[in-house]
Amino acid sequence: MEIEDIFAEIENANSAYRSGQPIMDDAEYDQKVEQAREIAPEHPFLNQVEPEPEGVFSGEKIRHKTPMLSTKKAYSVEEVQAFMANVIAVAQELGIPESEVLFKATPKLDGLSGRYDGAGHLYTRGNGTEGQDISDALAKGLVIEGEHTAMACDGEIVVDEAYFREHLEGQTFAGRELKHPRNFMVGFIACDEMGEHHRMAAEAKAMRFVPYSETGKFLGDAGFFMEKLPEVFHDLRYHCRYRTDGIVIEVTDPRIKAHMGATNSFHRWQIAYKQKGETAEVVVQSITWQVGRTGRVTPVLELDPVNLSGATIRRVTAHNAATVKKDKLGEGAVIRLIRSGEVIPAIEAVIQPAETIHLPESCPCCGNPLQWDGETLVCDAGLQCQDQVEGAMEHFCQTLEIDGFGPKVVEKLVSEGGISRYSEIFTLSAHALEQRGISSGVAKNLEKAIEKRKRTPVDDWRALAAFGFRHLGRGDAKRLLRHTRIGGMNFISEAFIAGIEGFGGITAKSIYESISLNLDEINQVISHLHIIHTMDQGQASGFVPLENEKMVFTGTFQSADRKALEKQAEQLGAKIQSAVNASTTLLVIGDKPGAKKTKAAVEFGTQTLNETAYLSRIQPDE
Ligand SMILES: NC(=O)c1ccc[n+]([C@@H]2O[C@H](COP(=O)([O-])OP(=O)(O)OC[C@H]3O[C@@H](n4cnc5c(N)ncnc54)[C@H](O)[C@@H]3O)[C@@H](O)[C@H]2O)c1
Ligand SMILES: [Zn+2]
Repeated sequence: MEIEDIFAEIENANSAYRSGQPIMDDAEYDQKVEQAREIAPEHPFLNQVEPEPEGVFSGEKIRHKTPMLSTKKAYSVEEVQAFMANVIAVAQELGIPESEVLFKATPKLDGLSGRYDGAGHLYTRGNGTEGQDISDALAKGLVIEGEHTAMACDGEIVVDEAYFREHLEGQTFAGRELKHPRNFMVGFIACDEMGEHHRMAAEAKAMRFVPYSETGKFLGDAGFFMEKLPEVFHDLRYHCRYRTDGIVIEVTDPRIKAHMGATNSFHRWQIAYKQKGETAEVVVQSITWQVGRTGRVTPVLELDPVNLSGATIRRVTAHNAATVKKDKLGEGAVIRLIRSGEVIPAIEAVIQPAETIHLPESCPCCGNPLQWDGETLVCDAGLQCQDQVEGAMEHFCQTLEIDGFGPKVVEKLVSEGGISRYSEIFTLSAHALEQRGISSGVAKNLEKAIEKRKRTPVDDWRALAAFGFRHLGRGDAKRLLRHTRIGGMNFISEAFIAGIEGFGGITAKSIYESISLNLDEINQVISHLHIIHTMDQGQASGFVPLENEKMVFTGTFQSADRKALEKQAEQLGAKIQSAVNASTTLLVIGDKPGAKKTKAAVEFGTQTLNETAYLSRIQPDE
């Protein structure tokens, strides 16, 4: 991989993470960052506060009076010791004796950083220098913890862990299983209209802004911490009401702090201490082979249950059949598991191999003989293999953000309901769903989710990636759709794809074959969707119909939610305002418009358009 590709991957993961939709786990992310740091320590991404991406929060941008920084990380006691030694050296330069140098340790809350101004305003960290106004979260029910609501302070926006465990963990929102409270919190802060689950959490006072001064703490000198670090670590983290990913240690003396200062990304007087992971040795009971949506057959080791950093682990993936063969995994093998924080456990080492190993010869789902593809066994029965159909359907709904189509629902629809094509999903009414064995309450919600998908604009690359073709994930779908419209798939050739930077000959062939085989289905699916075309956006096509417009939308609209229309307008070059003022250039008027806005438009002589006129204005001439 080229260095820029590595950073593109990291930046992409960072944006996803800060939008509340992470695409990799933290340990994997941290590992990639540390690897990148070895190759290119001077890279700008590594020397800044990891930014929140544009478009997640809608509040106004503000410049922070003092920067809000990230933390430098230490993964071992030695690194903490080196940090303290450095602080003490600075103290001595300043004439402060070592015995007077105190450190404070607090739990490192794993949420969203925020800054409160002591007067009702709350801001995000943003890129460290500029944040966004999220004060409306307080009106939504975000509680400020502690007595000091009249004081300016930095803190973390978090969800009460007990509430999260009981009411939210593992539920599906926006097509994704909710695994981390942070993702729920980002949704809560970012939404314009609260969902039922947001409202309930707010009512239970589970959504909180916790000033760092309000958490538990330990105070002591370097000697104390060097002796007690493991206990301090354990105590702060396990007695905290919120999820944590380490502890933060800082020197308390303001003179030392001022002298040490900060880099672009962290304060030199502070360090975060994290642990890499807890390990345990465990015996393998058996192997289950699971068939995924692409036909890959993955071995999952069933284990004697073991407790690892607070969770009971019963299974772990062994990646592929070649690993099973090479590492001799099977009944009776002893392996060492590792799990850091809340991350999925992984095999760290094989302590004792199994006496015999067994690889399946036929598909555990459909019985088709298995083939080797590199290190993996695959079932090539495609849509004849039920597990593959179910996996593909789930992936389709998840990628298109159609809520509620989890494994259980999909299994019913495929095995009992006879659904085998993606496009059939869009034709399902609540009644039709009930006839296929779905309970009436669930069916109603599914119908709503389907209708919402049809009504709300969706990026073309999301629609294409939903098909789950090999070599055509989200990034590559986007790359392809910069050069063609999704409705024009009938006309592309293998050579056309190969001519696009980033696709080689083999990839082009594979993509071309998948697309030609599924042309009908692709066209069927997009006929149900309201597509936003990548080609129409910004520089790619040069078509920026709303460049320099300062726009306001008012009322309700037929073609899509107001929010979606605003987002689309932004992508087409407009700046969206919340009220009409002298600078506004365009007001789009839907049903039941706001009287204040229309009146202001008359006053300022602002141009107005109704929905139809507006839609034709943004249509590219073809
Ligand atoms: N999974 C992913 O794809 C992905 C992507 C990006 C980042 N991440 C995670 O985020 C980390 C980096 O993010 P970051 O820079 O926002 O955070 P960080 O882990 O470097 O920590 C800095 C932040 O900790 C917070 N904090 C919590 N408790 C604190 C306390 N008691 N005192 C002071 N500050 C406290 C502050 O908000 C501060 O901004 C990575 O190490 C990674 O684990 C994951
Ligand atoms: Zn099969």
